[in-house]
Amino acid sequence: MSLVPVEEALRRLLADTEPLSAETVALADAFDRVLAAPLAALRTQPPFDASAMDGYAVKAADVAATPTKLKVIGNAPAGRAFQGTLGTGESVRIFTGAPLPAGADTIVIQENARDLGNGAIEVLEPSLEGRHVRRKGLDFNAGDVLLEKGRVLDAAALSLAAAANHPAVAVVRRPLVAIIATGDELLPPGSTPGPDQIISSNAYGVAAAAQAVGARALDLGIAPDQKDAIASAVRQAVEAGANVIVTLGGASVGDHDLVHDVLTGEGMTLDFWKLAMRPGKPLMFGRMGAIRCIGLPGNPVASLVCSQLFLKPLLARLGDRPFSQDLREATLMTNIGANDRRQDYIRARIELDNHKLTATPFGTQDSSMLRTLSDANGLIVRPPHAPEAKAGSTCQVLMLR
Ligand SMILES: Nc1nc2c(c(=O)[nH]1)N[C@H]1C(S)=C(S)[C@@H](COP(=O)(O)OP(=O)(O)OC[C@H]3O[C@@H](n4cnc5c(N)ncnc54)[C@H](O)[C@@H]3O)O[C@H]1N2
Ligand code: MOO
Repeated sequence: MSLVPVEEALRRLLADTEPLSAETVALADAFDRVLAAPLAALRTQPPFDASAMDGYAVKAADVAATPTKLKVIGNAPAGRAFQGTLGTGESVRIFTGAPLPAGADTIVIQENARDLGNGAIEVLEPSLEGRHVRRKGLDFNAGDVLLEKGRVLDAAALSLAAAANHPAVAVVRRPLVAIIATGDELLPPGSTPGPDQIISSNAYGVAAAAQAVGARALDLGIAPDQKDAIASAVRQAVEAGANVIVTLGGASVGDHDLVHDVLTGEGMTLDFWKLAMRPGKPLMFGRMGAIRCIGLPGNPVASLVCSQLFLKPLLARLGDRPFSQDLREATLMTNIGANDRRQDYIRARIELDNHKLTATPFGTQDSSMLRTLSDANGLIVRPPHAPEAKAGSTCQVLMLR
């Protein structure tokens, strides 16, 4: 049986995938969302020439030679401009952020002035024209594009959008992933399992992988190995508006591996099934209209490695979020035998040694072993039919954290 190469599988999975439509969300809910359109300033900032310091607004010509005495004719706190116009020999007490009064052209900081009482000050140091004045539009002008489409809204972007007077922003909808675990042997964490049962773990890691690229995860629980039960969960996913349906387990060739039949029965057109990779060989992908269906293998490590390689890029594309695998070169620390036809993803500990990375694979790589996946911070990538690799040779690693 021919197995689909990993790169081809990813290409087919991403084919014709456009970002989801936009929705408007309040700025307070917009953290880590992706901007759906360029964001232009609705106003100019600062909207007036403003003082950058606490002190006195003066005419530079009046303070060219110091010390000198000036009259204080008014007050200008932030938010309340002085309404008059400064004449020669006059100043206005001013605070950071207040509009520069008409007639003034510089600020003397209060450290360089002495309050003489009775509405007079002595200026101790000269101040050149424009000193400590923030010009109107210093930050941005109305109409300037401040944030590009596709920008992931972080702290600075959110404050900037607010400063530009946007109470809400248009962002790309977050993809919804419905996750359906399958298997008679599974019980949720916290249960008291019978002798033949295990705890269902995959959904938690898969949901986390989805959330890591900005998607929403809907855990539809555990369906027993019965077509009706799986079909009913799939229908629930469709009704919930899932963009992606992920099934866990039941993807292989066993008598209880029903996922393929159920999904096709519910209208999925199969695109590919069974990849040249380890772990993750039974991965299945198809489309049910606009909904993408990914049948992840049941083995826990396979489900998470496939989430990293396929689910994350798909969700990132749907959410218009930048995503790339963190691939690096490292020095292999042990010998590895020649590879077969499946691209291998070997759990390894990647360490920095004298500015270079080293990769030490874990001895046992069974795809049921979550602990080694959790202990690993990278995967050594071995292409199909790679020859034996000796300790000291260079290998490619996919960093996980
Ligand atoms: N004759 C063959 N047998 C198998 C093949 C094959 O090619 N020929 N492929 C093997 C590979 S590779 C994998 S991976 C597994 C995956 O098979 P399924 O996707 O059908 O998964 P299940 O049989 O349902 O479960 C496998 C294993 O994983 C456990 N499991 C399932 N779901 C969960 C979950 N949500 N949380 C935790 N653990 C889960 C399940 O109990 C089994 O132990 O098939 C091989 N067999
Ligand atoms: O995906 Mo299976 O776990 O390749 O062994």
